[in-house]
Amino acid sequence: MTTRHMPDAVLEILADLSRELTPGERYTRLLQALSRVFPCDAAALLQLHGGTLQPLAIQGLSDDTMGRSFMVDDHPRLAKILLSREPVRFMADSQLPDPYDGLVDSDSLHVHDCLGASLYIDDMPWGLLTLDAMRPGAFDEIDPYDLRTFLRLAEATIKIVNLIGGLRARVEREHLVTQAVVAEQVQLELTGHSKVMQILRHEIDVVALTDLAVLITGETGVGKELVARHIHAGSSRAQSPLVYVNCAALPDNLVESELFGHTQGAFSGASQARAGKFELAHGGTLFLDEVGELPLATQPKLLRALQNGDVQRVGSDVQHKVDVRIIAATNRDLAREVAAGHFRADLYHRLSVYPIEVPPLRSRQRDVLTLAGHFLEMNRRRLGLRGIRLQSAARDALLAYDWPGNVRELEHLISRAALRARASETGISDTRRLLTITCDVLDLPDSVSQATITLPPSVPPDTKPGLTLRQATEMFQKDMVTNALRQCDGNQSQAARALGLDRGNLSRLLKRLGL
Ligand SMILES: Nc1ncnc2c1ncn2[C@@H]1O[C@H](COP(=O)(O)OP(=O)(O)OP(=O)(O)O)[C@@H](O)[C@H]1O
Repeated sequence: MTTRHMPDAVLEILADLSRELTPGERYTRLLQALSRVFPCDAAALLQLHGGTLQPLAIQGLSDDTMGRSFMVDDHPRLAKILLSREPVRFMADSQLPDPYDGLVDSDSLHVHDCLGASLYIDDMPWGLLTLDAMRPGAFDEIDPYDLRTFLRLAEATIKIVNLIGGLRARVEREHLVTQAVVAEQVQLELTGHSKVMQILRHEIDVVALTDLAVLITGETGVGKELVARHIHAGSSRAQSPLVYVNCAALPDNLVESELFGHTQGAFSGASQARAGKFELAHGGTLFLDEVGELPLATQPKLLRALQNGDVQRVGSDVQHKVDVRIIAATNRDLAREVAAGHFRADLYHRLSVYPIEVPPLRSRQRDVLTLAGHFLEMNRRRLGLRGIRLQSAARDALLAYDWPGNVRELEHLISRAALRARASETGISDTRRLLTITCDVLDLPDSVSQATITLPPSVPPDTKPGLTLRQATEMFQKDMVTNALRQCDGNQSQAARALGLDRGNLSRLLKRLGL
């Protein structure tokens, strides 16, 4: 009996199976080994998606091959390889057109020997491997046993990639669930006893039990996100992830891939395939915050996903079914946006099956002190204090204020006041401290400063000599934006309104100015 020797390249693939590599690295190393074991001028690994084959790794083919996809119906050679469980060879005189004609990096125009083999994972066709040579009869000497061995190794490599991908997705989903649970424990208290809050709680309870799409509207900082978290927590999906997307913070060119995912090589920078938020939210809830900022171009795709539950990764022809409940929020008047042609009417109706409006703080004055108490208690715990209370004049001041920034403004104001109060009392150990919040530490903006809050900076920018117009303009923009943000406590939605900009435009401007 003769003993066969494994080529080194095959041993390397076996070693790779237990190494930590990205899918792209695994596939490239597989092809490198392939072209060492079976000398060839070009090789490719293609994955089947519906009726299309997409290259995942290439050797000796022009780079743009990665961006192409090959419809099986248009390429009889590829169809023949796919249909056969045995390797298929195409000699120089084959009448079937070669899918790689013109793509092989070689001076010769035509491939003279071609070999292809289908790959099966769990008994299902997964894709294929191809080898091309310029020399006629180049593959005559290939030993069928070596080829079979290699193909089984290729299938094992693909299986490993799938298993790792599945595990990663599970870990990511579990992480999202954990985050959601932690967020619920820390922040899921919807404080307030006013009539409007009671009605809001009732609405949350009613809609949580259904799978209806909910559109939450209300001014900035009123608690829209908190309401969304309550709806999810009260629903049958509570044990699955609540996936958050801020539509205003997504750059226009990435919105689609963030929502729907992308395939490897779908665009420059897409070095690995990635699941979109829809897929991550499968079984759970997708919260589309600031949905009014979604670019018009992306709206039809979102509509299709909502209508059929079908999502398609960027760069792929395959549709995935997802089971996702949608909750959206906006501080815009979406009906008006529809009338102005900025938002699609059909999408608006899909999103607002059950509209919920969160009232501004000024219409639930009764809640101001309850909320202040809630935030004082949070700060007491965070700062490790024995107690913290409001002086009665400070209480009156809180009630008299108009709260343009709503609950978020109140929350930040109390946190700042607690810190100031602590700083003013030195020499007492933290555990014994009983702090009093006075009007002084509260430092509530008075009505005059409220009226001026949206004014642009009074000081003109420093127009240093030697600055170009562009540099001077940028300096001026930086000044205005920084001032607006400072005056709005860092709240971007409010600052955008003060500057007369869309929230999305402000996000982009901040990025451009490097702020
Ligand atoms: N009723 C409430 N009880 C306790 N905390 C609240 C309540 N409403 C809002 N908050 C708190 O106020 C802050 C702002 O709330 P949230 O982010 O939900 O507002 P939003 O309306 O989604 O804001 P934006 O319009 O900027 O997206 C959060 O820290 C939230 O926990």
